[in-house]
Amino acid sequence: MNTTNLDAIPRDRLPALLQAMPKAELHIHIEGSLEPELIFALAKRNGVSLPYPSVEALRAAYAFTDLQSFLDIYYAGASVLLKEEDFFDMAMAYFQRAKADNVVHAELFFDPQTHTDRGVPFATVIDGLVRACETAQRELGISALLIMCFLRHLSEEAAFETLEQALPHRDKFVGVGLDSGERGNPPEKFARVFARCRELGLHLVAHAGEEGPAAYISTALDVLKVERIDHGVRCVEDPALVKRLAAERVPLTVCPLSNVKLCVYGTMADHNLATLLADGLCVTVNSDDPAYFGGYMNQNFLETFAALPQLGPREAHQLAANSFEASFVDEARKQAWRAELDRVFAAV
Ligand code: HPA
Ligand SMILES: [Zn+2]
Repeated sequence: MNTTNLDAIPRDRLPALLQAMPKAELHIHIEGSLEPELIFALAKRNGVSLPYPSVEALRAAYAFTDLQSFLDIYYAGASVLLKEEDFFDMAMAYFQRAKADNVVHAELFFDPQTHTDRGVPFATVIDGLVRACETAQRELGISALLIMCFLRHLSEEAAFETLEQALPHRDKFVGVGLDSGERGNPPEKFARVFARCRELGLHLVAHAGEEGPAAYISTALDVLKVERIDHGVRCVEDPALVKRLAAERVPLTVCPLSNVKLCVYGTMADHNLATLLADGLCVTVNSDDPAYFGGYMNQNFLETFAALPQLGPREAHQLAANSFEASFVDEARKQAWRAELDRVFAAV
């Protein structure tokens, strides 16, 4: 579209535009979409006992002080997932919410070790998720890809074992990522397993620079050779790195509500998303663990734009376009989404 028109769009149209614009979500841990109501329903269905007496008591425990305080509850919540149907139901609930937010494409992280370490077979996890992805495409028109994450607080040997279990299912996921506690678990701890995944032709991403230092972003790029950085907001501590990220258009999958909930920033007004975008980085907006952090995609967009006055219609368009640019799909599909994005903006 003629992007000069973007500045003519009145600011009061912004909330409606943010909601209506098509967008891709590239940083969503599917286990982080488990709402307390579904946790309790699955606990009942599977005869799992929970350390919380009610949905309200569980929700009240969602007062996090840092990443680890969240991860402790997140892994406890995932303990209700036992059967293929559970993984299917969890992912379908996410896709329904994503549809309401005009998400046209989602790349879902899943944490197999969280489940296989409890005795749930790898096939149970991935087959439930794949069936949900196929159903989302067929019934909701949302395309979806799966990215398998290694838990970085565990060993590289454990990651290799997980990769071994995943190989018979190689065609069911498009990439690998690195998540869980970042501090003290630098990307280079997983150099060999990422090199192997690269040989296998998998896409590579990693969480870096959420709680960990900017140096972890550099080693994720240089040692692991990742294509996208998940979070990455602490890049600002290294100005040369910021220049590099902009020059190479390395996507950052930023999660604003997550960052505030996990105290990476005191308030949304302190967030650096607008600055990074103005510096020319390929910033995207994502929900991370929406059931735990106070909102899905549109809530992230709405709260971020409400708190940061530098963000207007031009930036909304750029963020949606960036999400398509950063996705792991072919150019033709990106082109079609961009055309739809332009149609929505032209109709304002
Ligand atoms: O935000 C996160 N950071 C790291 N690991 C995670 N696992 C789920 N969510 C997260
Ligand atoms: Zn994450």
